[in-house]
Amino acid sequence: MHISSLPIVDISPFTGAKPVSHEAKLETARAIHAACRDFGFFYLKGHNIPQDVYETALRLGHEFFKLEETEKAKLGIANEDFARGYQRLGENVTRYQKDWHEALDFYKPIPRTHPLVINNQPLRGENQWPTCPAEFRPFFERYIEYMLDLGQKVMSAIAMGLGLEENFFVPFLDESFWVMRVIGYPPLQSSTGKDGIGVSCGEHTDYGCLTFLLQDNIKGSLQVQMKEGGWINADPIPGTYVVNIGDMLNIWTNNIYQSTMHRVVHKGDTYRVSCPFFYEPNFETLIEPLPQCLKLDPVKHHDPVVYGEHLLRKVMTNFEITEN
Ligand SMILES: O=C(O)CCC(=O)C(=O)O
Ligand SMILES: [Fe+2]
Repeated sequence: MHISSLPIVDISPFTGAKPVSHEAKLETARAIHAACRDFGFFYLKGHNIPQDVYETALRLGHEFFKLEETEKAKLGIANEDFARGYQRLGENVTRYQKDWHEALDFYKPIPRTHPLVINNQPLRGENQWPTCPAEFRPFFERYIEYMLDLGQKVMSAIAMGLGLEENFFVPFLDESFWVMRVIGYPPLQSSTGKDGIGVSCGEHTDYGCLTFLLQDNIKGSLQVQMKEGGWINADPIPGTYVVNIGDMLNIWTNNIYQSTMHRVVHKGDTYRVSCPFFYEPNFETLIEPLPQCLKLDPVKHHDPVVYGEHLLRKVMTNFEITEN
């Protein structure tokens, strides 16, 4: 069977203001289960994020990346924890190849007075916010609240789809160690394959639970690997998010859901901005195959892992630290 596009899931029974029937929720849960099992990727509609909100996120990304390099470099990741802040073109590395993008990365902030920060624990710290555009910080702080709420709702649907109680995942996610990236992609040129430069973002799976991706309205850049091995484009559908599952849901479900390989190959002549929001477990959550998911296949395919440790291992291999 040739599949040319990803399924669309309507999450409105979980996001609407009015109460809906259990049956309506179950219908969404079944659709999400099939999408996670067969693709690991889907389009999400009915998310209730206002249009002006998701459009503003991408616009502010464009405005920031247009600043002078010296301005952007003031937020360099070396100022903080080598994770939070600005990464210039080629600083991010996937599979030993430089990714051809620049980015601003944010994580759940931990106040500087917190013992974990005082004791220099990795990945704990505060974010580096641009002061220009001035609305960047207040806007994205609100955006993060929207996404945390949506993440929790989609996880309720996933819980029901797996035959679990609706709030099953809440204790593992209620202090979500979320990550948000605002990414800028200049078009790939003949530089690909030279000086260790790979593609715009090399093929990878995401590390955590669920990724909610906003992207400019450009076709052909985001590519997703199908179970049969071929690649398809996850072109934007206006008004939807592209959602994919990460490694932690892969472990929880003992491979019933698999985190799917994807990559960005952005050619053409426009500058592309995307904004993935990673809805993740709490830093300390121990993730292991769930008993309910071992009923079909009792062989455990994964060892237990603490989410924050998995994240740290991934982040440490992401950067080629070079002298400025
Ligand atoms: O920019 C995109 O479309 C995807 C980026 C991505 O896969 C990531 O940051 O994990
Ligand atoms: Fe990704």
